[in-house]
Amino acid sequence: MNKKSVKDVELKGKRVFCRVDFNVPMKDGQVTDETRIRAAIPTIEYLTKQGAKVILASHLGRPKGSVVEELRLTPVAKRLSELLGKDVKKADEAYGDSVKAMIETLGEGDVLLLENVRFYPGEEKNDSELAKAFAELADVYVNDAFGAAHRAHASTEGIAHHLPAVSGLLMEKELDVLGKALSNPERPFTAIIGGAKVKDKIGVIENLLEKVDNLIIGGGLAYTFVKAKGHEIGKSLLEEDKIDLAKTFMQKAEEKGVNFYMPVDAIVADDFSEEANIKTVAIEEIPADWEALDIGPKTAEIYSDVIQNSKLVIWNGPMGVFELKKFANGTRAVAEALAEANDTYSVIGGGDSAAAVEKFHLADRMSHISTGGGASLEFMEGKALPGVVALNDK
Ligand SMILES: Nc1ncnc2c1ncn2[C@@H]1O[C@H](COP(=O)(O)OP(=O)(O)O)[C@@H](O)[C@H]1O
Ligand SMILES: O=C(OP(=O)(O)O)[C@H](O)COP(=O)(O)O
Ligand SMILES: [Mg+2]
Repeated sequence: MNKKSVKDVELKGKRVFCRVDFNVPMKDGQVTDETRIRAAIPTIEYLTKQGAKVILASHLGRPKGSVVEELRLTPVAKRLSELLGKDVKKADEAYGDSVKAMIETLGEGDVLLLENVRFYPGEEKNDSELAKAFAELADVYVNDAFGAAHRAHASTEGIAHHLPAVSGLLMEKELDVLGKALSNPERPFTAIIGGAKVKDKIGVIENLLEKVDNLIIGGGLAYTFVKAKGHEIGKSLLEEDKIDLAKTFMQKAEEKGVNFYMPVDAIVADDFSEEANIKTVAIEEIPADWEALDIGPKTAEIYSDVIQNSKLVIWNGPMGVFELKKFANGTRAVAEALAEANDTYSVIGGGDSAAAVEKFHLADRMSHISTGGGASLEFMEGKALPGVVALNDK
């Protein structure tokens, strides 16, 4: 990588603003998957061992610029403290005088976690005043938040223009591993895209069609395509204004000779809950008042076959609402197919996809688990990641 890293700067006694991606799955105030916290530890420990005063910043969820009590980072600070085996201080804000006062008390090797940076409207707008307010807290900026590197926000991009700005060890490793897998991809090369961030992720398909041999669509993303085919999708997830785009992509896949797979059956539910009534239906037969919350067994079998016959698979986004037992089978089947495909290089990306693979105890059977979902997709498309571009060149 042509960007400076933590290894290229003097850190002793320095206040270091380190952006991490602690956007972890939570339930009832508890962290339910700590993959992203563990992934940031090498950088945090490197900084503390060098004698830096470590100021960590992250977003959690999408509070849209105001304080949402359930999205405070307090439970994350607690878990991080246990994993690091040392006290982690927690601020209730992300900048300003109260935070500066806390930073004054930090000794070399101490760690402070700031409050959710998305509690401030300036964060996602990449507001330069907020970026300066973050920069005032520190002497050096480190970006280790690969999972948020596709966002040009105040704490991922703006701040880098006001301080010496370098990458963390996770950021460096992610770019290196993904770069190697994609530079000369082994074929057949398959991308699997699912999950719930339809608006964010549907756009990547255009560029992916130039690169992959097989494109598999699942999860909440699938139903905009099912709708584009002219079928009823009931209450399933839909991005109304992306239907035409979905049609274009299906046409383009055909022109390019890319095999395009979408669900042939689905598990539908009359409620988004574990208590829901469910049934398996053909994809053309989703009942009007029901919601498709997982791919069906026939789809899972087809997808597993494609995986078995691929040499490189990049997977981002669960096939269904795997957090609920009734809707976990599709995601589990895909994860198992990847685990069993010994000749296949498998890259799983995304906070929730990584959590799913961890939940099924299959994480160590994957070639690489990336902390970035949207970020790894944009990287794979060949897009520059703003959080990386803003760092200092070597
Ligand atoms: N059919 C579906 N309907 C609604 N939500 C879904 C569906 N399939 C998957 N999901 C949800 O998608 C979420 C993850 O989406 P996303 O954040 O895009 O993935 P990742 O974090 O892996 O990048 C999960 O919480 C899961 O419950
Ligand atoms: O969880 C994340 O992405 P992912 O769901 O694609 O893995 C990142 O933290 C980015 O979050 P955002 O999509 O709300 O900007
Ligand atoms: Mg996610």
